[in-house]
Amino acid sequence: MNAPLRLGTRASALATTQSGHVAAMLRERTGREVELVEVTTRGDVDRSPLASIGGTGVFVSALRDALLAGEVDLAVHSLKDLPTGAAEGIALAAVPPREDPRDALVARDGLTLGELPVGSRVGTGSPRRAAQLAALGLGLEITAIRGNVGTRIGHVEDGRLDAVVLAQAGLSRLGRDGEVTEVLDPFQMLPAPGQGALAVECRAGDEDLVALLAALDHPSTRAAVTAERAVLSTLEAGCSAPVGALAEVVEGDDGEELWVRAVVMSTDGALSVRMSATGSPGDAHGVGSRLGQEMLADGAADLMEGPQPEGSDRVGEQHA
Ligand SMILES: NCc1[nH]cc(CCC(=O)O)c1CC(=O)O
Repeated sequence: MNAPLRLGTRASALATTQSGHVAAMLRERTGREVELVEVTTRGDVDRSPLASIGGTGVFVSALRDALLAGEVDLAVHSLKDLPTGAAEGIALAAVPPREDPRDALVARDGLTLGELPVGSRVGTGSPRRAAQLAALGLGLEITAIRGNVGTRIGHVEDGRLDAVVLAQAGLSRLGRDGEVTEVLDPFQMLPAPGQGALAVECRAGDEDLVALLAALDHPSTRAAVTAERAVLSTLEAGCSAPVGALAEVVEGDDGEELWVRAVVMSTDGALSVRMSATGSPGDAHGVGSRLGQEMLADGAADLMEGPQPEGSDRVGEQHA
């Protein structure tokens, strides 16, 4: 009889929901018992801007420390929170099927973006979302916010904000997608690389577990997020502006094709470089990094990060 697998998770409602979902999949596909172990991270306790305590990486590194210390056997993260660099001794053992990767608007009175009057106050902590909202030219007043999903929706409920922008995936995992007033089309709002996907990590040396967790992997989701993260790491190496990227496996003339769209923007949304590429899902990393290189050559390298809204920090969804 095998001992139950210990699954490390952040304690937030979103994290425990995501982890519970992975635990259920694991029980179903492998017959193994799984127990959740809550790991408190500095990002959950400390309300100061995430930049000052190390970015979204603080959520991830506490779970990785617990893995390396042998306190847990596997850990579940929101994939978009994973830093792009490799982690010593850690394997990305599975990328389960992705939820809806798009961003969603939760606005007062059922309003859509286009219906929000000029001057409406829209909350987001993400430079990527702020820049893309500004680029729409709707005259919205974009306000920096932090906090969990419930807190952020609460700002609309209590009338302090007219709307907030959140990941659709988080809202549907929490059963709050009924509050979404518009799911934003990626033509207007490209999501963060990895948004809507989960990452299942374990110790790289734990070969039996690496093999077992492969049962949870979804190859086209893995290809998509691999391409998106390759765009991000290429752009991060060449500029500091916010990045959106979305890859999808689509049916092409010669079978499956990977279609990648990406944007990099000045923080005020005034300047952007937007490009797309297609390639083979088996070459996801190559497709994404070549796209990133092309974007750098096409001006992304000249996009400077402007002044940041109070309480926000750089790169992806550090605070979203
Ligand atoms: N930055 C926090 C974070 N990390 C993952 C999600 C949502 C779920 C996901 O994207 O998989 C969120 C909240 C949000 O952006 O609204």
